[in-house]
Amino acid sequence: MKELEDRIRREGTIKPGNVLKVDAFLNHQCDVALYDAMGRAWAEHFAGKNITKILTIEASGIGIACVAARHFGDVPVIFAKKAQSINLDGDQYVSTVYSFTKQREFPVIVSRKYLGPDDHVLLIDDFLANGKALHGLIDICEHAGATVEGIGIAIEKGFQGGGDELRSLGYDVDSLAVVDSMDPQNGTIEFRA
Ligand SMILES: O=P(O)(O)OC[C@H]1O[C@H](OP(=O)(O)OP(=O)(O)O)[C@H](O)[C@@H]1O
Ligand SMILES: O=c1[nH]c(=O)c2nc[nH]c2[nH]1
Repeated sequence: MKELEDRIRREGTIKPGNVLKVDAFLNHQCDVALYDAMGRAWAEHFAGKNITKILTIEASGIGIACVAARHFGDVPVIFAKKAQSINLDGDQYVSTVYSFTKQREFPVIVSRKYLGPDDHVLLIDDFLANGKALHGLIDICEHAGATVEGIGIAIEKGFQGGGDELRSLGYDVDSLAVVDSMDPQNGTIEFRA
């Protein structure tokens, strides 16, 4: 998606440790018009699929998934929680993910009442790097007996391999910008054609 690639080129910065900082528009300050264009792009890609729920993971996926839902008939958006809370009750699906930016493991929790075997799920997230977050969400869907219809990602860092691994497992991964390489020395970013 050219608009997203242009924003990354203009406003993204490269940090040590393979971190692309895009918090000016994607995952701290939020450009809602850009989110809307991203939702439209995923709706075109996944047209014809009967999506009943969108599933994401806190924190950065939430806003993006909610705006995307407007393009999928306002289906409910569930976000997996990364901590137990007195606000979580009843039976839960639980998995574990290693957080890329926080560099530690978190539980991933979804209440059983919001996901079940009749659901056809679109997974949405802001970043795909090593694929840990998505494997946690896929695990939750497997526990629930739900069908993963596809995966919509804003920025995939292709050189970290998580996206291609998921594609090789048969998942339909639609990443709107795939970074093939980024050089922290001179600030250059190459996108997959
Ligand atoms: O493919 P992966 O290697 O799993 O990396 C991608 C994940 O990393 C980030 O989550 P993180 O927990 O780092 O931050 P967040 O709380 O801002 O969502 C991002 O939001 C994705 O969920
Ligand atoms: O802001 C972010 N930049 C990244 O490079 C990244 N990788 C996973 N999650 C990420 N979040």
